[in-house]
Amino acid sequence: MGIRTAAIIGGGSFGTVTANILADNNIQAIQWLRNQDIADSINQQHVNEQYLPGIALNPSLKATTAIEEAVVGADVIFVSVPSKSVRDVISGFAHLISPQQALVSTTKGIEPDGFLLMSQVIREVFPDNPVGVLSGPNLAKEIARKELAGTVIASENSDLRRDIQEALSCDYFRVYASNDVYGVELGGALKNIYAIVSGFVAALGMGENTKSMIITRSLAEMSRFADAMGANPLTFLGLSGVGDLVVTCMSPLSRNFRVGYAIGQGKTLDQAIEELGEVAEGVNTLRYVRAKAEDSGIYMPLVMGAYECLFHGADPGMVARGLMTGEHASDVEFALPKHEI
Ligand SMILES: NC(=O)c1ccc[n+]([C@@H]2O[C@H](COP(=O)([O-])OP(=O)(O)OC[C@H]3O[C@@H](n4cnc5c(N)ncnc54)[C@H](O)[C@@H]3O)[C@@H](O)[C@H]2O)c1
Ligand SMILES: O=P(O)(O)OC[C@H](O)CO
Repeated sequence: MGIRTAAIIGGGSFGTVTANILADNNIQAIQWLRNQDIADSINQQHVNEQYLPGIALNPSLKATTAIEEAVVGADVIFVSVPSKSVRDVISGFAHLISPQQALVSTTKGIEPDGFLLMSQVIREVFPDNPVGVLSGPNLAKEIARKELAGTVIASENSDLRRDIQEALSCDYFRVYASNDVYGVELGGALKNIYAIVSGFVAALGMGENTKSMIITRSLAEMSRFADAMGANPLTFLGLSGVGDLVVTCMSPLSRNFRVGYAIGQGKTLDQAIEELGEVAEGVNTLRYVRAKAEDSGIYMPLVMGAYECLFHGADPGMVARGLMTGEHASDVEFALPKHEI
């Protein structure tokens, strides 16, 4: 049937960029946000100066602070608020939604109670609706400049996968599909932790070999965690895994990288978060993954080291150095038969 109308929940950088692509693709897109001044400036000046300064938005994109104006009758609702607000925000409009309306999360985080990913939270609130996840190497500020990027739509619903591919694909944005919702979403949440570690390494002026080792061992650690959680670590070889890990670990545009960089420079976590002024999901994700790894006995030296630096003031240099003395692990352990490693 295709998507003709879309609501985008959240007025931040990724919500705005998603809404703008939809508007560019002639979909009637309405963005819901809380701040009336930002809504007015999207409607009148066609800019979101707080989150995407200097970017001209499509004039057909509308913004509203009235949730019913956005969600009632929308073919698809993109959820793009920070993970700690997702359940409250979606529960607030659940009474306005009918079962054929689809919901797609772009939020890369974890709800601590039950260790739920965002599509699982959405599924609890909307048990009868089509649900999907959009995740990939998607720095909003680059996409806003229409630099080429790819992403993944993951859903068990093949109609929704196809509809989202059609709705978001354009000459600067390519949408691949997956039916491994959990694997795609878990990769997007976990990589934020390792972007923080990569920020330490960059701030400390460590070498290119060190950076490469950190990224590759991050993938090994993420895969070990995925395996223990019953997920398929092979999904991490795609854009939502390796792709997003690499961009977030290498780019100063990444907020998680910037938090790590600030801590590597000797700032406190509070200072780093205050300077950022935007969400860095990896901070809370680190808390929850570290607790899960401890409870489940999963070997995650980078997570444990990063946790000590963020929350107990340990030396950020020791996270990379810790790899040199840690328990010996295999290189690509999830792909090898267990008896060989
Ligand atoms: N920015 C990116 O490059 C990017 C790319 C892909 C995915 N994401 C993910 O998208 C999610 C949102 O990120 P973002 O970059 O848009 O964040 P952001 O910090 O730019 O903006 C978050 C927005 O959510 C709003 N918000 C927060 N709590 C709210 C609440 N309770 N009710 C209503 N609005 C609320 C804020 O006011 C703000 O407008 C995150 O999980 C992030 O990991 C971001
Ligand atoms: O700015 P970050 O660190 O939240 O990363 C943004 C996106 O997740 C990159 O794909």
